Amino acid sequence: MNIQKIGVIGAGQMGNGIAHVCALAGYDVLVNDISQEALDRATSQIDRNLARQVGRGLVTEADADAAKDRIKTTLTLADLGRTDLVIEAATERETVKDAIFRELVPHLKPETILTSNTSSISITRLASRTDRPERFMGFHFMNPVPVMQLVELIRGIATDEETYKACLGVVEKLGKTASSAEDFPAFIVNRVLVPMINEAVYVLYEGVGNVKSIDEAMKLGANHPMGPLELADFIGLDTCLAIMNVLHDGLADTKYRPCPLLTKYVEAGWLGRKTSRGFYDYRGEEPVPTR
Ligand SMILES: CC(=O)CC(=O)SCCNC(=O)CCNC(=O)[C@H](O)C(C)(C)COP(=O)(O)OP(=O)(O)OC[C@H]1O[C@@H](n2cnc3c(N)ncnc32)[C@H](O)[C@@H]1OP(=O)(O)O
Ligand SMILES: NC(=O)C1=CN([C@@H]2O[C@H](COP(=O)(O)OP(=O)(O)OC[C@H]3O[C@@H](n4cnc5c(N)ncnc54)[C@H](OP(=O)(O)O)[C@@H]3O)[C@@H](O)[C@H]2O)C=CC1
Repeated sequence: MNIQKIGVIGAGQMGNGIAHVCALAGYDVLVNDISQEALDRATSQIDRNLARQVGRGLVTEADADAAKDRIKTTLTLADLGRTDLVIEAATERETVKDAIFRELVPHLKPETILTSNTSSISITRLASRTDRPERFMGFHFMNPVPVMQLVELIRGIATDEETYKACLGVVEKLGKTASSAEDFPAFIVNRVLVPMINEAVYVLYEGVGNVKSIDEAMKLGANHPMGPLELADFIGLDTCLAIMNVLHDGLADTKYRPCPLLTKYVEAGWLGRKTSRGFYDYRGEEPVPTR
C-alpha cells in the first residue's frame, strides 16, 4: 500500500513529535485536536524542535522548512478521511479513543490503515469496535519521539499481514527501528518500565527515599538517563496511572496495584511537566522536588 498522507489525532506531546518525524520523512501530515490552543502549541513545539535539530546540524534549514510546510492542522476530525494512515495519539482513555474511532470511521477511505499510539490499551478491543479490525494496529512511539529509536508494532488478533508490512515500511522510512509485541496489557516497554516507575513512587510513599535521592540513586546506580520520578513527570502522571490501571485490570494481579500517592498527584492535577508540577515543581528556573 502506498502511504503518502498521514493523519495524527491528538496534538499533545506525542502527537506533535509524531507529526514532526513523519513530515521530516516526507509524508504530508494532517493533525487534529479538539482544541485550537493544543494545535497552536503543537505547531510552535515542532518549530522549536526543528530549529534545535537545525542548530545541531542534524537537519538542513531547507528540510526543516519543507517539513513545516507539509504539516497542516484541523479541528474537524472528518478531514482525516483523506489520509492513507491514521495514528491516534489522544489522551490515554479507552472511552476517548472509542469515541474518536466511532466518529472518524464513516469518513475513511476503505483502504486507510487505522492505528493507535496507545501505551497500554488492548489493540484487539479497540479494533473490534471499528469497521476494519484487519487494517488496525498498535503504532507505539516512545517519548521524545524525535529522539527515541524504537516504535513498538502491535498486531491485534485480526490484523492482516499487509497492514503490518505497510506500518513496518513507515517505521523504516522514519529511520526508526520496529519491535513487534503481542497484544497484552502495556505490550513490552511499558509492561517493564511503568511498574518500575510505580515502585519508585511506593519507595517515596513509604519514606525509603525522597524524590531527589530516588532519582539520583537510579541515575548513578543503574545508569538510567533520567530518574524514575523525573521520567514519570516527563511521561505524564495521568498516563502512568492509566497504564497501571490497565495492567491491574487486564492481568488481575495485585503486583500492578497503582501506588495511592501516584493517584493523589493525579487527583491534585499535578500531572508532571505538562502542568508544570508533579514530583518536581517546574515553575521556577530549576525543577524543585515536591517531596
Ligand atoms: C509511556 C510510553 O508509552 C512509552 C515511553 O515513551 S516511555 C519513555 C521512554 N523515554 C525515555 O525513557 C527517555 C529517557 N530520557 C532520555 O533518554 C534522555 O534524558 C533524553 C533523550 C530525553 C534527553 O537527553 P539529555 O542528554 O539529557 O538531554 P539533551 O542533551 O538536552 O538532549 C539529547 C537530545 O534529545 C533532544 N531532546 C531532548 N528533549 C527533547 C524533547 N522533549 N523533544 C524533542 N527532542 C528532545 C535534544 O534536542 C538532543 O538532541 P540532539 O542532540 O539531536 O540535538
Ligand atoms: N507521554 C508519553 O510518554 C507517551 C504517551 N503515549 C500515548 O500517546 C497518547 C497521547 O499521550 P500524550 O501526548 O502524552 O498526552 P497529552 O495529554 O500530552 O496529549 C493528548 C492530546 O489529545 C487531545 N485530545 C483529547 N481528546 C481528544 C479528542 N477527542 N480528539 C482529539 N484530540 C483529543 C488532548 O486535548 P486536551 O488537552 O484539550 O484534552 C491533548 O491535546 C496516549 O495514548 C499515551 O498513552 C505513548 C508513548 C509515550
